[in-house]
Amino acid sequence: MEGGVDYLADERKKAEFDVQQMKIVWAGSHHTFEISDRISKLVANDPAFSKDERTMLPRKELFKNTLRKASYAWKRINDLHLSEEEASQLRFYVDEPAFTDLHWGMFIPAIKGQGTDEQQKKWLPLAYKMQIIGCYAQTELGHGSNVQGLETTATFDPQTDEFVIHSPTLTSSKWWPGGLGKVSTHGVVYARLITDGQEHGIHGFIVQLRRLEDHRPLPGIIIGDIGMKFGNGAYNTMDNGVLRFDHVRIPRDQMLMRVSQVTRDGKVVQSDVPRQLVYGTMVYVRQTIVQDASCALSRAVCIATRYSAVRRQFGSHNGGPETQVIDYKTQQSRLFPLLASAYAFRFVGEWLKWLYTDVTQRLQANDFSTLPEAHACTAGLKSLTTSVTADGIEECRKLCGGHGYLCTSGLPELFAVYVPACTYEGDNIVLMLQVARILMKTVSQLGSGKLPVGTMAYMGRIEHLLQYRCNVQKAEDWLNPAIVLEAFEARAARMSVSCAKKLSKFANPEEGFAELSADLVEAVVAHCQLIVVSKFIEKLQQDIPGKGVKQQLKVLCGVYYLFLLHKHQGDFLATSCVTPKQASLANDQLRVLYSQVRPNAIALVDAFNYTDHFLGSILGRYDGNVYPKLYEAAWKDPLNDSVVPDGYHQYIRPLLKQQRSAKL
Ligand SMILES: CC/C=C\C/C=C\C/C=C\C/C=C\C/C=C\C/C=C\C=C\C(=O)SCCNC(=O)CCNC(=O)[C@H](O)C(C)(C)COP(=O)(O)OP(=O)(O)OC[C@H]1O[C@@H](n2cnc3c(N)ncnc32)[C@H](O)[C@@H]1OP(=O)(O)O
Ligand SMILES: Cc1cc2nc3c(=O)[nH]c(=O)nc-3n(C[C@H](O)[C@H](O)[C@H](O)COP(=O)(O)OP(=O)(O)OC[C@H]3O[C@@H](n4cnc5c(N)ncnc54)[C@H](O)[C@@H]3O)c2cc1C
Repeated sequence: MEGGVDYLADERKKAEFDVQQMKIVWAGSHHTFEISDRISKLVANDPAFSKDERTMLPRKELFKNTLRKASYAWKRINDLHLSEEEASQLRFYVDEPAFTDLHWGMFIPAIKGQGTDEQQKKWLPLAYKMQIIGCYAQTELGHGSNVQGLETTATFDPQTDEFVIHSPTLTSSKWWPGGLGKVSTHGVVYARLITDGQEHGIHGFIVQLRRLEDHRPLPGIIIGDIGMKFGNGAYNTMDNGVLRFDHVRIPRDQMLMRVSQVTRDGKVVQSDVPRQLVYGTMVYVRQTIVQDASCALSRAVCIATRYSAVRRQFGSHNGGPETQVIDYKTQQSRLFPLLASAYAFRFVGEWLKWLYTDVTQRLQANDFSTLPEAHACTAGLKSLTTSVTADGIEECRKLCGGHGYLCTSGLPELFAVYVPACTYEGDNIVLMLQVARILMKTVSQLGSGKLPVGTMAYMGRIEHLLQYRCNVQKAEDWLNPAIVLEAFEARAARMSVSCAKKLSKFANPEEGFAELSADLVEAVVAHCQLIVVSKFIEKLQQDIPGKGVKQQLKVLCGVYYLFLLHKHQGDFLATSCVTPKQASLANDQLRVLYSQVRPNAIALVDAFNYTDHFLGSILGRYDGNVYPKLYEAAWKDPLNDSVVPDGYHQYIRPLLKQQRSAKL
């Protein structure tokens, strides 16, 4: 803090809860708090990880700088003997998308999830030591969402006991894989398996792409970067790549063979593992993306909240200070639901991590029963949380007025880095439609004796939910979690049943599904919001120590669900889950909750425990010393290196001269 002055000190004094305890709730445990606190400071205090000028660097310099940081991070990880958890925290706080994200986040998980024990034994030690660097090469120029439509082929040659990997068309070029463009030595490449002239669906293959000696592409491989992406700096630190194969040969044992095996004589043997496990890496990453959503959203909210307390506009009385913009009800009604959503996504992410760990343990014991639930939850929640977060970051930019548009606010880069999360790992609409299929299947099986399980279990009470009438009579009734849960369950169930009824009128169900897809997506949103609300409420049933901490979380939970109720009141009214009077009472209660958040707002964002380095925002500085730092930063812009700009003599002077002579 400059000169030790904390411009937000008065705000911090207003807090009605134990911030230190809230930091632990946010981190998930004492253990994770300790690690994230220590590692974030380690990164922040190391000048080698400085983020200055990232948005101004030309692509080549930017990329080289990322390579430098990634290699230095790896050195620190080894020198300090960091655990896997600490190393992943270090990469997170370095906060620069890099090839290492795909190496650790997709290449290694793909081998772990789809490789046999033998394959894991061979490849994982090399990958763990970064003696090879890998990417996840699935998407092609012509096909991304439709994985079954991929065109790359892997044809078994029984003569040589090899697969021949080939890109038969331009559209079969691999296109997008991160880390592929300039760095990866290997990739898990997804291709159509062909043996003896027969097609056997999409499978993953470990393919070496570059020579380990000099990094040149192996024969038959064309490889490069796909070009600049949205925003300055941002995701351009990543070498998303293009890759073509011209009959590239790999040994048979480089097909990932946990799901199916190809024998020496070219027979395809299915193991008892479901074929959907080929999609397992995506399930894993979607789960991590839900956790990341709370990080990205909380970061934007932290910046907007601190700045809203610093910024003053209008309302000065007798020459006194103007009103802090955070005190405007409109500002609160835009900001506080995002603050509440950040907490909500944190808790649903925590739960999803648990679900995924549980599914993984079951898969290891050959119990595949919970795989559809894992697919539905990761697909639906990935879509919901990334869409809200991307929109939320943009809303935070607007909440910061003009200064939010400056790169030094940190918000433009955060938005540019974050927004592809709505597309990668499955386009959000495509994933919602996957959940819609599962919802419709669940509804169609009601009454068959097969009880819905997991997050669909509420559908088992369909008779009750179809008859449900909300009995809220006064605004405070909306603070009762049981009432809220039933209202959200009834809305989701009724929207699904309504879609199912409409679907049943179509002779061809696929035609019906396509025709009703927009309605189906709305039903899925209602279902996913119910999951988030219910996991927030479950969190509050736990023992949460610390003065006032649980109370603050109750307030945030109320803000989260009442805001949703208000925003989607059309759904609640159309399905007769609430009356117009009850919807209006919900909004009254929401306003009361906003005023309870207000004194705690700064402390609630302090609880994220973000360093100024990680936030990368002058508007979000911990000390609130915004104006002098904005002023200082402006002078660092290269345009201000000279008082008279380059180009003056060439372009400005002749222009001015011409104007003068025209006047004369
Ligand atoms: C300044 C800096 C600032 C800030 C930084 C801040 C934040 C950063 C934030 C976040 C970063 C975090 C992470 C980054 C991570 C990654 C980004 C980088 C990489 C991205 C990589 C990729 O995108 S990889 C490619 C991903 N591709 C996809 O997701 C494709 C989507 N398509 C599909 O999944 C499938 O094709 C489909 C599911 C849509 C359809 O498949 P199909 O086979 O046709 O299936 P169906 O016939 O419909 O269904 C068959 C049955 O299978 C079931 N199913 C489908 N999928 C799955 C599955 N995954 N698991 C289990 N089961 C599945 C389906 O339900 C059907 O079941 P039935 O019972 O009905 O038969
Ligand atoms: C930053 C970034 C990083 C990436 N990293 C990787 C990587 O490391 N490895 C990798 O393999 N891939 C990667 N990808 C690719 C990514 O996974 C795909 O772009 C993504 O799966 C979406 O597929 P698509 O591009 O084919 O979109 P499309 O499917 O072409 O989507 C275009 C539009 O069509 C709509 N649409 C498509 N199908 C349907 C349907 N059935 N019903 C209704 N609407 C539909 C979509 O909603 C969307 O509006 C990355 C992408 C990005 C942007």
